[in-house]
Amino acid sequence: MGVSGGADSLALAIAAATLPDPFGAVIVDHGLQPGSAQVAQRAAGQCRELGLDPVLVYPVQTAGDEASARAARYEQFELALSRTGAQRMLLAHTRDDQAEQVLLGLIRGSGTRSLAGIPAERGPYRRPLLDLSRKQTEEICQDARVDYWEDPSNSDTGYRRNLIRHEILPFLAERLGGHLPEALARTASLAAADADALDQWAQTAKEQHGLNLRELSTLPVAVASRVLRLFAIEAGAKNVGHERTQALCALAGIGGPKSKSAGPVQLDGKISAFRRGPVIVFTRTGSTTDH
Ligand SMILES: Nc1ncnc2c1ncn2[C@@H]1O[C@H](COP(=O)(O)OP(=O)(O)OP(=O)(O)O)[C@@H](O)[C@H]1O
Repeated sequence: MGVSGGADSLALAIAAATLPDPFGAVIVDHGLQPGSAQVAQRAAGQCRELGLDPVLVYPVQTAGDEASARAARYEQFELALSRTGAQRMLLAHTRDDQAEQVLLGLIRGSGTRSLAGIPAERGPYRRPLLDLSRKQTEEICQDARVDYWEDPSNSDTGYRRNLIRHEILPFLAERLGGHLPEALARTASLAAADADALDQWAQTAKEQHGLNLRELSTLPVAVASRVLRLFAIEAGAKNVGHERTQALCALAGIGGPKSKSAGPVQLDGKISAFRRGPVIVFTRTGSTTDH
């Protein structure tokens, strides 16, 4: 499991230590704050005391921002999986993390996949604490007399997530009452079910219809646009977000009239899309992939 030394991951370590299966821990030291090596060693000591084995501490060098720290962390998780031969990596995201993720998605104007938030299962990652609140994880640590670390960057409201965590969610909860994290987490699980169904439908439609525009135009826009995106990614395109998917839809005449121009729509990864008669064609510099 991934342990940061915070209440959430130590609560998960406490729970895992009671299970018959052996669990190991990996602690990534991002080196972002002075004293981070001591924080990592302290968490490692706590994991060993709980009986986790092996306990690995991986120091990494990052560019200093949240995104590169995250990328480095997941790289180390992959390394730990391959070195130990473990099949799964448990992470201790809570319902509060989920609520923040959904609100961040709403602020960006995201669709269902993004509103689905943090997945409980994806690849080797499992997140068994998504139904617990952060406060409950703190109580588990207190009951077990395990001191947890409070990340000082977590109270820096300069980060968008922390602004949501420390100001916006408490403000909304106080003004609107109700159970806001629970409500947002429910939105995530409803959106996840819808997004899974649409992705499945798009996969089937891709196999059935290919890139035939006449057939694609008979599908709901939510499905046809996913089919285009799947083909673009298959052709090697990267970062096919909302704006690029919209451009592909205009090229294909999905959800509106066909664009006057037959292309190219340029995509990251040196991929261009063209409309050629009844189909869309993706080309990479120097080669052509017709579908
Ligand atoms: N430095 C770390 N070393 C090992 N595991 C970590 C570390 N930081 C976070 N984790 C794992 O990830 C979980 C979520 O941590 P946190 O909420 O800080 O990450 P996040 O940035 O919100 O999520 P994401 O995984 O999407 O980056 C923790 O409960 C823990 O299991």
